[in-house]
Amino acid sequence: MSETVLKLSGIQKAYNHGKPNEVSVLRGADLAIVPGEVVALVAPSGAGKSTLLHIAGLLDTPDKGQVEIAGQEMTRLSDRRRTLARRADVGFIYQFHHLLPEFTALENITLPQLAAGKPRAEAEARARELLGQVGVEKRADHRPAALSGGEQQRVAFCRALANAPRLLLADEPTGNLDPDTSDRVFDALMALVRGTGLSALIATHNLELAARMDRVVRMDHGVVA
Ligand SMILES: Nc1ncnc2c1ncn2[C@@H]1O[C@H](COP(=O)(O)OP(=O)(O)OP(=O)(O)O)[C@@H](O)[C@H]1O
Repeated sequence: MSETVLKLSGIQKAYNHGKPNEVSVLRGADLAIVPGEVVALVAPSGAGKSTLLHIAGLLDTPDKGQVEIAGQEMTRLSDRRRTLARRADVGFIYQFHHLLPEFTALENITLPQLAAGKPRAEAEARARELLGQVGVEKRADHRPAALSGGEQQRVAFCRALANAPRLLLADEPTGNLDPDTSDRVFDALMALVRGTGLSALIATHNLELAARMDRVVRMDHGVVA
């Protein structure tokens, strides 16, 4: 049994290697998140939050350093095994909802479960339960275009949690919403995360939201402080 859900050690990442425009974004970033812990990642624009989240979520690989999820070292896995680990272990939420426009809210949450091999009835029941938890069960049969911005994000949260990941990574999850909506949608996200005991790393510019998480970490000159 591992004591960390996510452990990043000595992560280095540069873009445009060897070119005049080379930019060294991460310079030995370390971060450990324990089960059930919700951590705010705060940094100025361009400091490398998205880069760190992509590496933590196995969407990108570091130039140096280790990424462990639930005690398993991921950087040396084949691309295929890393993709499987990502699908099983990690849920992502972005600033924009990225829901599939031609499918209903319910279908958007059901589809990733079907792809993971779950029977349809079970997948739909879980989708309805998640929609209920974030207060949009009455919108289950609406397509994303017929939902408000806050409702779209709530559905995106449900989709991210549909396959019960160990780790949730969120990049400015309420950054597109007006302040009032942002607060309420953030409450819904926290209730969902707390209800499942999930671990989360949530990048935000909003210091009030950050203060409501268990711990705040900051990025400065390519390291996490
Ligand atoms: N694919 C890429 N190629 C070249 N440079 C990149 C690439 N992706 C990011 N960068 C650069 O790396 C730095 C960090 O980018 P990143 O998106 O991780 O920052 P961020 O902290 O998430 O910023 P924001 O808060 O504005 O989203 C920036 O200077 C950016 O221009």
